[in-house]
Amino acid sequence: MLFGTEILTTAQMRAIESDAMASGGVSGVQLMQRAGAAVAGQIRLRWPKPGRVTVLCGPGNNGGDGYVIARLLARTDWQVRVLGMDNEPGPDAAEMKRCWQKAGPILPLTRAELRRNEADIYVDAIFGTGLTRPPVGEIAEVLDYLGGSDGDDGHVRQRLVTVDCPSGLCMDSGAFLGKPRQPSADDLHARLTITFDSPKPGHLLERGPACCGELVVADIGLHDWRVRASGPEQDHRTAHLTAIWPRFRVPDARRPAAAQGIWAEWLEKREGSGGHKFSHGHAMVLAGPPGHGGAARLAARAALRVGAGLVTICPPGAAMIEHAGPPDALMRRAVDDATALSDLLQDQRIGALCIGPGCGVERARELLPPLLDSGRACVLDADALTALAAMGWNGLHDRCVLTPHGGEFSRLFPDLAERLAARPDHGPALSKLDATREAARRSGAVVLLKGPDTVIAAPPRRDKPNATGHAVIHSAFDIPWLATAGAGDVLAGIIAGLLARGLTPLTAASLGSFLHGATARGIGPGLIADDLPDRIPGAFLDLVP
Ligand SMILES: NC(=O)C1=CN([C@@H]2O[C@H](COP(=O)(O)OP(=O)(O)OC[C@H]3O[C@@H](n4cnc5c(N)ncnc54)[C@H](OP(=O)(O)O)[C@@H]3O)[C@@H](O)[C@H]2O)[C@H](O)CC1
Ligand SMILES: [K+]
Repeated sequence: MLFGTEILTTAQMRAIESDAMASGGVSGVQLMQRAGAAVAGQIRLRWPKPGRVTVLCGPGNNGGDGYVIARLLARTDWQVRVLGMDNEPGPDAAEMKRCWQKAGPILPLTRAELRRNEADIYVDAIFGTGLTRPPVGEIAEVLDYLGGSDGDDGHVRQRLVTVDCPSGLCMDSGAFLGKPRQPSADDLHARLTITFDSPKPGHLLERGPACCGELVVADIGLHDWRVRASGPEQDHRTAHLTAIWPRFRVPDARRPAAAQGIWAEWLEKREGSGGHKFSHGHAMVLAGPPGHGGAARLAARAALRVGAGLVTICPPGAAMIEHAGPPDALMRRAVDDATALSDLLQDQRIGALCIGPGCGVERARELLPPLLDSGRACVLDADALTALAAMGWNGLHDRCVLTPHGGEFSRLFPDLAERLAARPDHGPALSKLDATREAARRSGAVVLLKGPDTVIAAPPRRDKPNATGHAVIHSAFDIPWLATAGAGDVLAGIIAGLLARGLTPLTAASLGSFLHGATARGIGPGLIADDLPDRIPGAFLDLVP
């Protein structure tokens, strides 16, 4: 499965870079020149009239990129000031530093020097993938100034271009090293970030999306080595990570494939399964006691809309009356207790279940054992997750999809949640991606941890228990209006519907998350959860290549 854009951890990026250089096909200096040229090109594209630029160069190769940028901008009539460090960087950056010194001086990288002359653009080339610890001393002061904590009302932010990432941001987690995980007024916010080859998890997680500004992914010619690194013999090194994020610019060749991949996967199931409604799957949504039916109905309606052939809502008999209204396509069947559910599940045509939305914790606790025993594909959401936290992992399997929000995740995996909330003091910091993957490994189920940076992780394959499972990040950072009551119930229903259609749990959860977001994008602010299911067909149509 690959839809969306591949993302690489910093370790994978470094490995691919070393492979490329070891092959003799490209040198470190060439890569640095291409990286610097990509950034200079983006600056000239956005600011066609040359002005004043201050380039801040750190101690390593990120700084090396900065010296290339300075040289290229100076050649095109920009007034360039370079602030750098008095150190001897690695050979590639050292060469680029020497090249710059033929064109201009290097002033000390201090806040006093930075403030001395105002610029139209500031280029942050201080730290990139090599950040290992929180910035301190003079560099921390420079970064604080760029972040706007100097009482300058954030004026620098609109003019800040960052190379690879805002310095101080851990590119594997999206957390700022040494700072609390919560947003802070002095976080470094860029207008534009240019990264190389592929996005990294930190661009999509936690503070990354807000602080990177617009993200451009520049091609620096590593494609062949990236592809080779994802071959089967390299499984241990590439952890199969995909991003679904409509906002970043990836090299054009990789974009259409993303949309087509999603559509093709949906259509393949539809066409491959024949014309009968049962061949498009039967999903069941277990509803709760009287007065709590709305959440389950939202889920059921969404399951119908994603193309499940049949959907049955199953409240206890006492609550049946409140499910009498539309949609008429929905079937109703009372399920009073665990025995009734076991009996019903004798029908092998029921392909997937959704339990949790409005179900009630006690009822979920009663119904979970027969549901899990049946081995059916299922979505466990809301009350079912609370029930699960008390029951443990027994019975979970790799056809289960758990869809916790942050609070439910901390009830299920308190130690992971605690580590995730802690201030990171070294890089790479534990990321939401790491935590979700670990949760999938422990539970043996697919885990979808909701948020503006939703992470979906599959457990390791049975034949490779020590390998890392595939994971997907779906960025919904641009649709804050999706955080509304009932939206999670719709998502659970979408995933159940896709599971009933026969999609694998990871694909159903990833595609479900994408469709949910795409539908919300099409509605806009003011959205309520009731709007979502009926707008799903429009989101599907947008996927048609
Ligand atoms: N992706 C690519 O193919 C290319 C990337 N390029 C650019 O290179 C950087 C990564 O360069 P690297 O030299 O590995 O790392 P940095 O420049 O980010 O950091 C430099 C060194 O700084 C030290 N360090 C780490 N944290 C701190 C800190 N808090 N304070 C002071 N110093 C710190 C660390 O060295 P230590 O030995 O001291 O730990 C770093 O090594 C990448 O981001 C791209 O911009 C290439 O130019 C092109 C190809
Ligand atoms: K940087």
